[in-house]
Amino acid sequence: MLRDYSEAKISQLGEEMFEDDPKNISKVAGKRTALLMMRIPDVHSPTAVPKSDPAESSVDGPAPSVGHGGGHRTAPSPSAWNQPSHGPVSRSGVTTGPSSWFGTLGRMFRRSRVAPLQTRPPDPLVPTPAASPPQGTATAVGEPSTSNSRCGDVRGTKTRWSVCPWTSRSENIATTVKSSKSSTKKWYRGLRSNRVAPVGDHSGTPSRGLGMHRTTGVGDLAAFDETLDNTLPEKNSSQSKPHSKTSPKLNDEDILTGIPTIDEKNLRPACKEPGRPTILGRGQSGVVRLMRLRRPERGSKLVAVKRLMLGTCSGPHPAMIKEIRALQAVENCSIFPKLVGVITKQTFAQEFVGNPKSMVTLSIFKALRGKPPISVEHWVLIIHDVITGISALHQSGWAHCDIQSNNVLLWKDRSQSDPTEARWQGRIIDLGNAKRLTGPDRYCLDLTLSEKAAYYRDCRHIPAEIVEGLEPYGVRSDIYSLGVLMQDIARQIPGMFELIPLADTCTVANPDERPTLRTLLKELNVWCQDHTGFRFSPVEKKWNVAYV
Ligand SMILES: Nc1ncnc2c1ncn2[C@@H]1O[C@H](COP(=O)(O)OP(=O)(O)OP(=O)(O)O)[C@@H](O)[C@H]1O
Repeated sequence: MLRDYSEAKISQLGEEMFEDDPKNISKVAGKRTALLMMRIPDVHSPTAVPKSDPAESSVDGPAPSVGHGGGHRTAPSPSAWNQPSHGPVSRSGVTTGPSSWFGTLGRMFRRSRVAPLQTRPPDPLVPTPAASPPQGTATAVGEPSTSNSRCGDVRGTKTRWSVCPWTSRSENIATTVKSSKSSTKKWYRGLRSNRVAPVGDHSGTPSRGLGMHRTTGVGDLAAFDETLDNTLPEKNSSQSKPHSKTSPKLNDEDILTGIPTIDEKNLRPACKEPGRPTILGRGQSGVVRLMRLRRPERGSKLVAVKRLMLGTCSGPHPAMIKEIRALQAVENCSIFPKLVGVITKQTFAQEFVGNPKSMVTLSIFKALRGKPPISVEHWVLIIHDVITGISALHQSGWAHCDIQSNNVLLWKDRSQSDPTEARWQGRIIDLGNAKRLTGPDRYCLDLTLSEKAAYYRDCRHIPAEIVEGLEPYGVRSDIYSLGVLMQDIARQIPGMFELIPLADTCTVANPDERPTLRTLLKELNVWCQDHTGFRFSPVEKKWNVAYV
């Protein structure tokens, strides 16, 4: 229970700030989840394609985003997207079209930073460049071949900047491309790039990433999907996720039994402004859009529609079926968004977690970076929610396998008469990597050395025993991930520093020494009483949360 009114005021203030801040859109952080998909002998997904990374895919303008330490790149600022594009530029930086004085300066600047080519041994993570240029890729004037350009990021007809991954991470090379379809984007770029894709609020800005923003009008879902598909880069076999190599033959009727369906005629994109559909986020497996579902006699409601981009499939996509099954397994647990229904073979709708007025979602990742201010008590309750949700998932026979700050969304129930009564609540999303605790999902990863290195670098939430292939994903790896999440919160929220030791118990190297979720919840309760003066029990009653 909120102890004083000022706390509630602060919370309310935070809510208002959250609503007003156009930057508070759904993020998607990226490289880490991609790694989860690597070399996993999953039995699903016939073909796969990684998500397009808008942060690197179509940045028009003179300023490249420079990769540092693992290629963690920052999405360009909206002003950069609006920069006029320059003429085609060859690999060596020679402008072959109309140039400008700052283009020349830019080249000088870039040249000064470019490391000599092949000064390093090739990164084993990086596939050898294709012997022939990608289909449709034009050679820049003055260039012998684009296959030598080594950094072909071929989308659109404008000059693209991309980081050359197998020379220097800070080495940026301009390439000229003339095909809008072919792509030499490698799967590893998804691993190294920042997944943050603040598309929703930039839907009106020109040429960026998937081009969702260029969608004009509000058509039906099929037309919308078609538009999306046309703006996506073509699938590249080298981008396939390892787990997609085998695909079971599934009977459509069997797998869809018990799954509600939605007639796409009842769906309309939810737009903040006319003609600008809202994109909630993008992940490794697909795009999530905000749509309005018309319900006969009950008005409409907002739903988050996830469309998988994992290649074509004759029937419902196995990856979608699996995610839906995991969602169904926890349909009685309020910590997970409810499944609303299946729309197409690769598209399904789930409950929207966010602010229905501003159409904005807030993840822990975002909340830890400033706004809105959330009190210690509410943070403890959010952690409580996450523990409760994971516990419910485990009891249903599933492990989440990707618990991290991007996959916990925060929301407030604004429907209550007294807004000060509302509290921030945590909702766990993205069951796309969930695995059953028994059966064929119980296998150990088999990673190469460089893949392991990438895991250690980019997937802090994955414990070493999983990376080393000593244990399969399961209850204890989820507890480790939860510990990392708690560490992140405790380190960044003033007043929660003393929670770090408890979080640390979850991340000990020996999985057997990690606490159970029940123990963790009790310890959290004790900590909460010591540091904030309240226990869960009254809160539990007030907000109807329960021990597990
Ligand atoms: N139910 C929801 N309500 C609101 N936003 C959502 C919802 N589900 C997903 N999102 C937004 O869409 C983004 C991508 O969703 P999700 O993580 O499920 O995709 P993914 O392709 O499985 O991602 P990943 O690469 O992590 O596997 C999320 O980070 C979140 O911002």
